[in-house]
Amino acid sequence: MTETSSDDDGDLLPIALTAHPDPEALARALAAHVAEALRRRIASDGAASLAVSGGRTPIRFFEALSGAPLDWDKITVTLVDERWVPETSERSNAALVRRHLLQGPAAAAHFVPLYTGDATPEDGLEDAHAAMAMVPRPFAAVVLGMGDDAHTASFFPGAPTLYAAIDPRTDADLVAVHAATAGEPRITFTIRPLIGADALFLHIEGPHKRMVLDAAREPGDALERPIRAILLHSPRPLDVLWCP
Ligand SMILES: O=C(O)[C@H](O)[C@@H](O)[C@H](O)[C@H](O)COP(=O)(O)O
Repeated sequence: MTETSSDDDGDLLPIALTAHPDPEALARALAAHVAEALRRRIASDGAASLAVSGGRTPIRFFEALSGAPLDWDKITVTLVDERWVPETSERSNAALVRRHLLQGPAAAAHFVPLYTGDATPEDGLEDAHAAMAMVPRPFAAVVLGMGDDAHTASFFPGAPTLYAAIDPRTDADLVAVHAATAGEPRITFTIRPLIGADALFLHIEGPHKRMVLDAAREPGDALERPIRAILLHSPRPLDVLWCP
């Protein structure tokens, strides 16, 4: 059972929210939507790309998607953002994707990581941009997560590069991020390539994240609640998949 709502009343930024009974049903529904977006792009272009987030929430979704009957050898997977750590670190989003998504049928997908092995994300930017030039664009699907501080991707409040990251006029596809709350330096896609995806999803669980999202929909500063930048600039109301 899902409940769907889309409200654009008052000053609240609109979203298209689908509520699911539990994390497992949520993950399955998201996997079905993403698979559909990938199929559509493969049908028109012969290839498709998917950018996913790290963190804890996506694991069930990765496992649901990995078994989907797709032409995985025509699919390129990359990350929305990455912590600047090698894949041997348990903080590595690339390692998470390899462990939970690139398994079974999905093992045939191409994976293009953001981490380059350079000492800093600034040092790695040029090579990371070159690697991303191999990824078909626009993305067929982008799946975002959100933190309790309303960050999404690595758009962290207080990061000196946040303004550039959330400004759709920024030319660069990627920026380096340093923020006290981020744990380690990071690299992130900037907003324009993310909102340019054929299908853009926000995957969140629990009442607290729902409250954080609703607060970001109220008039306010996107530098303080960065998910607001996605809500503001997305060409369609953001597709939010949520469970209590
Ligand atoms: O690498 C990362 O940390 C992310 O891509 C980040 O934006 C994540 O999506 C949120 O922090 C939510 O993380 P959780 O799912 O762990 O709550």
